[in-house]
Amino acid sequence: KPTIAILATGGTIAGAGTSEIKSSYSAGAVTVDKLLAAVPAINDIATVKGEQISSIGSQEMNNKVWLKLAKRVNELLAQSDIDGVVITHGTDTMEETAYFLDLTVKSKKPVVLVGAMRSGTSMSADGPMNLLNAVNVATNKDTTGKGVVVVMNDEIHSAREVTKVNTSSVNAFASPNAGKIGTVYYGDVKYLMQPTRKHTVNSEFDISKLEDLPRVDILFAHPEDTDTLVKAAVAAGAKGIIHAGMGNGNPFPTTEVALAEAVKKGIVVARSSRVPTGSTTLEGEVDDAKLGFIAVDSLNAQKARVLLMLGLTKTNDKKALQKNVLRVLRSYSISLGGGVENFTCML
Ligand SMILES: NC(=O)C[C@H](N)C(=O)O
Repeated sequence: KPTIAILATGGTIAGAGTSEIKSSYSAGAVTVDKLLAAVPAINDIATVKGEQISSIGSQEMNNKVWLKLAKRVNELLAQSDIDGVVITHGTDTMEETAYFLDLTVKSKKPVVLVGAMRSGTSMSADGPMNLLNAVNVATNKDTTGKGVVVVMNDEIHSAREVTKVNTSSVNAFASPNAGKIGTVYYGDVKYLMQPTRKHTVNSEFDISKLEDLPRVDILFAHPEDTDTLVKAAVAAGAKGIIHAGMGNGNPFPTTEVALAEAVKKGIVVARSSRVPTGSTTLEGEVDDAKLGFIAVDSLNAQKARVLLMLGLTKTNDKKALQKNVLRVLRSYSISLGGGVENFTCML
């Protein structure tokens, strides 16, 4: 039997409430041992070793837990007696943690994130089946080399593409630009597609010595937007700003001026979109070359933030920051293949 490390971080999958027919509960209330004890069928397919990393709702996710988790996953996967890792996680920020690990884990072994939309004390709780499915995905040889994956509601999604698309339904995850990469039905794993973007062993980010990550803020565009939040981000010491613009990443004119000012101060401004599908491309209606902005391809704003935070760890030289980060991010897209070579953008 393969050996799978189960790292628990909290979330609704570890949540408990007082009524099985009410929506209120506390996230992260149940320990990893109790989570595993609720699904004894797991022991038929794997030897599992549980570890508690944190006990938080994933809306509390932060740099400290991300770094602790990534370092521990790297440590475990370097051991010859560990075949894969399953991470139980809240669903609110699961996509960001999955992408962070996709860019920082240095192993081809399976890394699977799993959560639940109904707490363990709820009627028809989805956590136990999701967990059983996640362990099956982690023990499946076809998961090797696919990068970090998310298992929810009988579906397997790649970390770069997956996003939360529903606030309350058990069918809360989708990969709007690419589709799910596989299915897992009562533990039966079937892959449909292979992720092609850079991930895990091919990613060049090294977090092994990091204690924190650079600050990157997300600003959400709208008609009558002002320069206030851009100025607040600059004053708060943001090293990067992700602008979730209208349409193809368009800022309101006042905001565009403020963002261009921020670039002059050495802050990296990346244009994303508030639109849930499609890519934000360079040189649409915005003169990126003149204003010094970069564009994030098909990453949503929250994932672009993760990538820019990691991109900014590549240099400490404030003056060279913009130039170097642009170079780092450009080198990513150039080596991607798959028709995106000409973008000057992030992967
Ligand atoms: N379904 C969930 O897990 C939601 C919860 N707020 C969390 O992200 O931890």
